[in-house]
Amino acid sequence: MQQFDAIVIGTGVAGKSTAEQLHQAGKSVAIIDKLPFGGTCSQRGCDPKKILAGAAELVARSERMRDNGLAAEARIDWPELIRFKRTFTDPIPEKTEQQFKETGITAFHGTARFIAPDAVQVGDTQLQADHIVIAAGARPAPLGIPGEDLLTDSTAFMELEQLPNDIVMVGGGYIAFEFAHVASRAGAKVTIVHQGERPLEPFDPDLVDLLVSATEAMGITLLLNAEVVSVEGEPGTLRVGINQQGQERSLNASLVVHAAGRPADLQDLDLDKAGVEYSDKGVAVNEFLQSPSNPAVYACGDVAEKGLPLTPVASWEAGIVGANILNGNQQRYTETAVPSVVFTWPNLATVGMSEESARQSGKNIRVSFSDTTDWYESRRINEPVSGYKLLIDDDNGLLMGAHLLGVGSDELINVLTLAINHRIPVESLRTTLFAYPTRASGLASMLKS
Ligand SMILES: Cc1cc2nc3c(=O)[nH]c(=O)nc-3n(C[C@H](O)[C@H](O)[C@H](O)COP(=O)(O)OP(=O)(O)OC[C@H]3O[C@@H](n4cnc5c(N)ncnc54)[C@H](O)[C@@H]3O)c2cc1C
Ligand SMILES: NC(=O)c1ccc[n+]([C@@H]2O[C@H](COP(=O)([O-])OP(=O)(O)OC[C@H]3O[C@@H](n4cnc5c(N)ncnc54)[C@H](O)[C@@H]3O)[C@@H](O)[C@H]2O)c1
Repeated sequence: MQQFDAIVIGTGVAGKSTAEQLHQAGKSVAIIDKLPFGGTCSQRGCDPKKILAGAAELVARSERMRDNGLAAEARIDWPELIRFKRTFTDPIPEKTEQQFKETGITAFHGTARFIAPDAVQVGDTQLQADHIVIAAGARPAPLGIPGEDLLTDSTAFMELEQLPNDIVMVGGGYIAFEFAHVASRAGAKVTIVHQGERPLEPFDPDLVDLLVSATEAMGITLLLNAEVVSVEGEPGTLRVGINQQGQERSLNASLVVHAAGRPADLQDLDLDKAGVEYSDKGVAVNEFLQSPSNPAVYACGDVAEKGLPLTPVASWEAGIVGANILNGNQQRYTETAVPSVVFTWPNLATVGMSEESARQSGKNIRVSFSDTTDWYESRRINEPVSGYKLLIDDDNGLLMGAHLLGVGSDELINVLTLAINHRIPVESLRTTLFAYPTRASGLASMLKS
C-alpha cells in the first residue's frame, strides 16, 4: 500500500487546485483520474463550448446586420470549427500530466474506488492517506429509457466530425439552449424537448420568455411538458418517442443529444466502503465541506452536495477544502450570490434572488423590469431581444437579485454580483459613471427610482 498525506480523486478544476494547494504546503499528494487529465471545464465543458458559441455569435450578429449595412453573412464550417476547438482541448491532458510531474504530485490513471475509510484502489495499486478529497465531478443523468445508448452526450457533441441536419435536444436547460443555438446557426434544424412547463428553470421567467421567442424566431422548435420516453433506430436515423401531457408522439432525428441534467458522478467510488454518506445531490458534506460520517474525507466541486455545479464554485470550494485540511476546519462554506450565464446569443444571466423568492422573503421589494429591445445598445446591433429585471430591497436600498438578457449581460452580471455580495447600495451603482456606450452605462436608467 502506497502512503500519502492526501489523495485527490479527479483532475478537474476542483481536484487539481486542491492537489496543488496541498502540495505547495509540503504535503505528499496522489491524484487520480479515470479520463484524460484536466477535467470537464477545459476539455468537455465551458471552454470548448464557448469556442463554438463564439462562432455561432458571429453568425447571428452578421445575420442580424445583413440588411443593415453588412454585405456578407458569416457561415460556420463545422469541421474547421472542431479542428480549431481541438487546438485548445487536445494539449490539455499531456500538459496537465507534465504539470503534475514537474510539481511532484503523484498522478495515477484509472478509476478510484474506496476499499477502506482511508484508502482507495486504482487498478492493482492501493493508496492510503490521512485525507481523501473527492472531486469526481458529474456525469450525464441516466434516463432509464429504452434506446438510451443511442443518445449523444455533450462531450461527443463537441467532437462531431460533421453536424447532422436534424437534431433533438433532450432537456431544456443550459446545454439544450447553448447547443441548440450553436447547431441552428451551423445550419441544423433543432427541436428542444423539455419535460417541464418552463425551460431554463433557474432563470427569470419573463426574460426566459423573451429568449424563447427569439429562439423560436430562429427556427428552433420547443416542445414543453414533453418527456422523451424512448429512442430507437440506427445512429443517423433515429426515432424519438415523446409523451406530451399524456399524448404519445414521435420525431425523426439524425442526432439526439443528452441535455437532461448532470448529477454527481458517484457510480464508481464505492462510498459505502468508506462510510461516506451521499444522496442524489452528491457527497454529503458539512459546512467545512467534510464528510460528516467520515472526517478523513472532504468533497468539492460538482460532486459535493453543496453549491451550484459551476466552475467558479468548484474552484472556490477547492480552496476551502485545501485550507481546512492544512489548518484544521476553519473555513466555512457560506451561501454567496453566484452568477450564472447561458451562452446563447443573446446571453441570459442571473445572480441572487429570483423574483419569486424575493417576494416570499417578506421584504419591501421593488421590481425594476423592462424589455430593452428598443434601447440603443440593442438596436445598434439589431439584437432580437434584450431586457433586465432588478430586485431591490426598498428599505435598505440593496440589490437582492439581478437578471439580464442581451449582449454584454455576461460581463454586466459580474458588476451586479459584486454589488450584491459587497452590499453596494443601488444608489452608488446608479450614480457611478460607467463607460459609454456599454451595457453598464444603462444601469443608471435601470435603477431610476
Ligand atoms: C457542456 C458543458 C458546458 C459547461 N459550461 C459551463 C460554463 O459555461 N460555465 C460554468 O461555470 N460551468 C460550466 N459547466 C460546468 C463545469 O464544467 C463544472 O461545474 C466543472 O467543470 C466542475 O469541475 P469539477 O472539478 O468539480 O469536476 P470535473 O471537471 O468534472 O472533474 C472530475 C473528474 O473526476 C474524474 N472522476 C470521476 N470519478 C472518478 C473515479 N471514480 N476515479 C477517478 N476519476 C474519477 C472524472 O473523470 C473527471 O475528470 C459546463 C459543463 C458542461 C458539461
Ligand atoms: N453556461 C453554463 O454555466 C453551463 C452550461 C452547460 C452546462 N452547465 C452545467 O451543467 C449542468 C448540466 O446541464 P444540463 O443542461 O444537462 O442540465 P440542466 O439541469 O440545466 O437542464 C436539464 C433539464 O432537462 C430536463 N429533463 C430531464 N429529463 C428529461 C427528459 N427525459 N425529457 C425531457 N426533459 C428532461 C430537466 O427538467 C431539466 O430542466 C448544469 O446544471 C450546469 O450546472 C453550465
